[in-house]
Amino acid sequence: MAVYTEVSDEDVRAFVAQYDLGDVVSCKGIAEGVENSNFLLVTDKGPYILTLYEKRVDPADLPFFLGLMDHLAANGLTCPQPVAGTDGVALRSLCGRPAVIVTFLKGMWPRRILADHCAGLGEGLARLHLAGDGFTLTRRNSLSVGGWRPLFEASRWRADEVKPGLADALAEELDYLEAQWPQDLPAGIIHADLFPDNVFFADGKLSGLIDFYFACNDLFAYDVAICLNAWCFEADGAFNVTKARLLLANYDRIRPLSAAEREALPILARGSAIRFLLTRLYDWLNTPPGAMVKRKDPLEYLHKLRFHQQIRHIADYGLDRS
Ligand SMILES: Nc1ncnc2c1ncn2[C@@H]1O[C@H](COP(=O)(O)OP(=O)(O)O)[C@@H](O)[C@H]1O
Ligand SMILES: N[C@@H](CCOP(=O)(O)O)C(=O)O
Repeated sequence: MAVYTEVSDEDVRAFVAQYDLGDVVSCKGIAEGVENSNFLLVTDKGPYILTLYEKRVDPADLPFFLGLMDHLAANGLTCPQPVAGTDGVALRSLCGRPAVIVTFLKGMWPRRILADHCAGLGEGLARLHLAGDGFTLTRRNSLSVGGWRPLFEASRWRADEVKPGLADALAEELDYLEAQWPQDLPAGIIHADLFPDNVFFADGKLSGLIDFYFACNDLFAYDVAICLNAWCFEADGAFNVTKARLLLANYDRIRPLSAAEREALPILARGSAIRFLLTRLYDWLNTPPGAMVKRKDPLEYLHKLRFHQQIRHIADYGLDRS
């Protein structure tokens, strides 16, 4: 459930009156999501998404996120677009929170991931990377290698409550990643959280991408590694090399991966695994009992980390060296 801030009917009506959207027909909280409060807002002009940004989003980053969605849409990517009020302003305030209305995307995210979804994802991710070219604002990735140590330290003393030995295993992995992390790979705008719940499909084809609130400037191949982890493991923990091959081949068809990017994939996948392991671990240990958010299992990502630690050849991801 992700509605952290309740909004009254009167507040919604007064808010929507600042736009050229007609009257409010309905406004319902959306149960999915983790970070922000989202509402399906229907007005005389159709459906929209009303988002109130919660505590993990830094208001200073909002011009980057909103500008990026405009930039990507202008460059051919289907993604939500911020709607401006009659005064030309998109970013406003509602119930004490920064708030925007964005356009509604058709489609559904896949509850059961098929190999074809991974093919569509690979192409969509590459198109996103190309569409980000020329965006003038920048945002550092606070959840890349430099951000993992402080995140780890915040949970270290309680990590073994989740699994005995976890703190030592994470400390060892961090030492390795900090020493070996690649620096000189192609970089640009990445999504950084392109999990299945952020990718919409309609009639079997990718129809749009949402949730750009972790987007930043970082290595393109790191975004590929995040998708490998999020899309190519089965519920029983098995790595599905067919899905990986389709993801990588369809990415490569649109934006060819260099030999250096291919070689770096195992370490990037390890980094991606520790990144999601650490945020999940923090949430696991710090979400108050009874909070209306479904906690995600950190150990799912320990399993993925272990898998990538064993990779010796990129062919194990279904990919050639060049
Ligand atoms: N532009 C949109 N069009 C259609 N549905 C959306 C849109 N944005 C969000 N949603 C719905 O809201 C849910 C949560 O949105 P998301 O951005 O992932 O939230 P959070 O940032 O809190 O994780 C999505 O799974 C989707 O169902
Ligand atoms: N994808 C992250 C959590 C962030 O959730 P989202 O709803 O904002 O995509 C994870 O799985 O840990």
